[in-house]
Amino acid sequence: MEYLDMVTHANLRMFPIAVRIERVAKKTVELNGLRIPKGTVVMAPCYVLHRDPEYWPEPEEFCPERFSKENKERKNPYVYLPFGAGPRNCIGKRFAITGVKVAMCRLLQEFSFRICKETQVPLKLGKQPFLTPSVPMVLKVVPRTKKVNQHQKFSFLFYSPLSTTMFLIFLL
Ligand code: HEM
Repeated sequence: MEYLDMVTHANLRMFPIAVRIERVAKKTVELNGLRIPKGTVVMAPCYVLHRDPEYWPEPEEFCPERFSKENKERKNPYVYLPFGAGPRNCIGKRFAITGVKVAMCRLLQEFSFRICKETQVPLKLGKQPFLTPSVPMVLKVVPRTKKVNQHQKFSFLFYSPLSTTMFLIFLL
């Protein structure tokens, strides 16, 4: 479960559903010489922060070890924001992570997932406000045991980690 947790976070680093989060300045402040007037919408670019080589060496590499217990403790919490930060962060964070892990365990017990000729490689991202693939992600699903032989291939018509989480939870 520890490694699955690391994989889930590595995935959310590379593909954060919310590519940015926003806040409204409650009062006028000055930060590093920059005056931010009251009422200004300030945006934190999660996607960009998650791929900043200053914080994530070789940012295009999918590397779960970045989220090992030791490495996680050394990280600046404000450069990894898949669930936002502060008092208005995602209320469903733990529920979502647990749901994804339970769903992955159940699916991987029964099936292997492989790329096939319909799989878009490399993956291209869409332009929607929430991060999505540009086309539905198609994978070949191979049963691990002979007794399960249906749905050899299906399309991931899910367009966001949130809808995927909810779908998988209902599926189980
Ligand atoms: C992988 C799945 C999910 C991701 C990546 C995600 C991500 C986020 C992000 C980035 C925010 C904005 C946080 C901020 O501005 O600091 C948010 C807010 C929120 N999320 Fe999620 N979320 C997920 C699943 C869920 C689930 C399953 C629920 C409910 C059961 C949920 C409920 C909420 C609510 C209510 C807010 C607004 C919180 C507030 O404004 O105080 N989320 N989520």
